[in-house]
Amino acid sequence: MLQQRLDRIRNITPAVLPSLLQCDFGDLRGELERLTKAGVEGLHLDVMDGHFVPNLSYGMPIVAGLRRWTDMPLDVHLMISDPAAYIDAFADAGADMLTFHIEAVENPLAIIDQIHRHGIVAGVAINPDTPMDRLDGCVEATDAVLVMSVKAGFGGQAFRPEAIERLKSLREAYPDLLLEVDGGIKEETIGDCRQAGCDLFVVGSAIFGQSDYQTAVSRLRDLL
Ligand SMILES: O=C(CO)[C@H](O)[C@H](O)COP(=O)(O)O
Repeated sequence: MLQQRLDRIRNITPAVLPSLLQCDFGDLRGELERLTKAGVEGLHLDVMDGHFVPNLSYGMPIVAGLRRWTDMPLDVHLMISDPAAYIDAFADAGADMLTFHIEAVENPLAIIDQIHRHGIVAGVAINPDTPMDRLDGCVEATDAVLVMSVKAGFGGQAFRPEAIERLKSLREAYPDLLLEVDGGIKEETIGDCRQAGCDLFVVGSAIFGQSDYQTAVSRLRDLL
């Protein structure tokens, strides 16, 4: 199952993943239909607990609800203080990829193992101010690294250009690692991230701030 999910995600790369943080939660089905029509091939779901980050978003019921209406890969970004306590529940809800923050855990290898036991793709996220050596010893065990190009917590922040060097150095050291970037990704920044070797591009405002998702998504994809 893990290999199938990993292959499926690899097969859609390079991919624009809309971040469901700034969407219309009063019309989630409509948003899903509009994104599907726009040619989106995967969704990024931002889970925030009001503790690891000073913002609250949503949890398992939204993941499970989306799972009922789409078979697109669901990439769940856990911006929460205690990922180990919720991984089993997000697996049951239908996540295909579960990404936790390196800053939130003491034993990343145990969390990666917990995710893999569910046959789910594992990702490790790192905030811009966290030294890269915090990832030492776990990159070999994980399937993906999510390089945050803003401090996790809110949409609509400015892209932090140091993310480019982080992507490049990870790509050079780990040619097969899935690389994802999140924060401030738009027409002006997506091309540089692709050139740095990134595979998955999380996009909030540059899709949900636009009236026509199809045009927004295809302009971003043209730059990949
Ligand atoms: O994880 C996130 C914030 O923590 C969001 O995915 C991200 O900020 C996307 O929004 P935008 O593209 O507007 O920056």
